[in-house]
Amino acid sequence: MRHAYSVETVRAAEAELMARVPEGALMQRAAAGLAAAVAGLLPRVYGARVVLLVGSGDNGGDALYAGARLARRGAAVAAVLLAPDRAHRQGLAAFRKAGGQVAEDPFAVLAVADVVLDGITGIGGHGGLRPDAVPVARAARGSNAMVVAVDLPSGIEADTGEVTGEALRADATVTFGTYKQGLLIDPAREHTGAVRLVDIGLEPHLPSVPDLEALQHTDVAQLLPVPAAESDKYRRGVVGVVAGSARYPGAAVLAVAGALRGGAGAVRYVGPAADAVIARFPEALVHGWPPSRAGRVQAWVVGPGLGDGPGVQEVLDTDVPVLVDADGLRGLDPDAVRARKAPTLLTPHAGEAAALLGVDRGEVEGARLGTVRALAAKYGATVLLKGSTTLVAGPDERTPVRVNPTGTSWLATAGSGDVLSGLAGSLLAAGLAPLDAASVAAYLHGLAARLASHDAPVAAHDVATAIPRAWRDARTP
Ligand SMILES: NC(=O)C1=CN([C@@H]2O[C@H](COP(=O)(O)OP(=O)(O)OC[C@H]3O[C@@H](n4cnc5c(N)ncnc54)[C@H](OP(=O)(O)O)[C@@H]3O)[C@@H](O)[C@H]2O)[C@@H](O)CC1
Ligand SMILES: [K+]
Repeated sequence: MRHAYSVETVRAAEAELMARVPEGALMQRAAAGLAAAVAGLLPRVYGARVVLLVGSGDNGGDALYAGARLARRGAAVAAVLLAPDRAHRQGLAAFRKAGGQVAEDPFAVLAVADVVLDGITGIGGHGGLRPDAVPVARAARGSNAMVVAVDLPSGIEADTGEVTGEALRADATVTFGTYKQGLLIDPAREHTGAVRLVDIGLEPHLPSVPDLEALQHTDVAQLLPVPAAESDKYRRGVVGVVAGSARYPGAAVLAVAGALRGGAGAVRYVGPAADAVIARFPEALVHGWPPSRAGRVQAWVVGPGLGDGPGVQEVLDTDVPVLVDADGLRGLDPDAVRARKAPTLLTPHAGEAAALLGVDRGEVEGARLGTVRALAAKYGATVLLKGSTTLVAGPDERTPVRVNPTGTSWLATAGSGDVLSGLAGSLLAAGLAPLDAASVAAYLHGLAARLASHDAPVAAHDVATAIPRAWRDARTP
């Protein structure tokens, strides 16, 4: 599991650790890790042209000490001081002593730089880059240099992943001690490039329960349902799908396609697209209306392509886990969901989430973490908010939110959400808890899209077909 923490938690852990080590030791650890990472990105350090963007806080101090280390190894290092009177004093002295130069003309040094270290702001920054930093940041981005963010790209909100103003786009980020939440959540995550974590000894001082977590292959492998020798289809779980309409029969086919590959022992389909479903998937069990007469079902999926058709209330009235997606979410009554005894999982995209909360879509896209938490609280349900960094929150606010690390923009394609809801419903039927079912489904779905796409367009049914490959891939150590 990859863990991320809020700034408040990071600061508390740092304070604890700082009280135990000599003054300045942490910054030295950070700077040493940063300099080593930058050296690893350069063909050679000797003669490389390095530019530091130095703000007024300790983030600039990290950059200056790392710059001093690179200068001692023969790099030509220039520092652009954005607040010359407030630059980290000891860091600047060490930098000068090592042969570093303070740049008179930022644009001249940036034009010929090989690498730029962004030390404008770290976890102490708020509200996007300030006006004086904007032209410098743009010049860095517009040069041929590789941009390496120190701790995090300046201008992003470390806690939420929001980008409220201008922020630097880095090619790589070297972060210290632990991941900050914003590094894993869009839109900020789009600014980080590859993120490398430098150990500064913070780990033992962080709480064991993180604020945000991301599944990794080994976590998924442990959560995937594996049939036992004596399993039959009922023990493996039966998932019911209520989806599709005369207008959108394809949504039903795609939801069933996802469900068939999610680990449940059987898939029942109830709705107007039975002919289309059975034509494509003879292994699906199709039933007439209503869902309550379909036989044994351990979890229901309702909503994809449903249009105005019935089904939502019928499955909410059951006492098994229910996943509500797409059209099923329209006007969904919080009280009806809160009244359920069995778990409910909602899987909105940004537009649906905005409608459920009565806010603008832009507000959801800019503040994804707050949105998923607010929806989970409003409905007393587990909520999977789709997007390039899909988030999953449980109804208990003490449970860490999960962020999916396998997303790809190729997944923004018609029908891909239908596959995801079938897959997640199938995992629910197989017995996974809603948070696990949702986050494992998002993980496999993203991985399947990557495997199927190879950086080329991919259709939703290709994603469904690649789920078994993703499943095997996750289980391969
Ligand atoms: N603590 C530790 O143990 C360790 C910490 N470490 C490092 O310290 C970093 C945190 O340092 P920090 O707390 O000094 O804050 P930091 O991120 O440099 O920025 C705050 C400064 O920027 C300013 N400012 C604010 N917003 C701004 C904006 N939009 N645009 C421009 N300026 C803005 C604000 O000044 P203001 O003008 O608001 O008074 C303030 O002076 C952390 O990310 C890590 O890199 C590592 O060495 C490991 C050990
Ligand atoms: K930074």
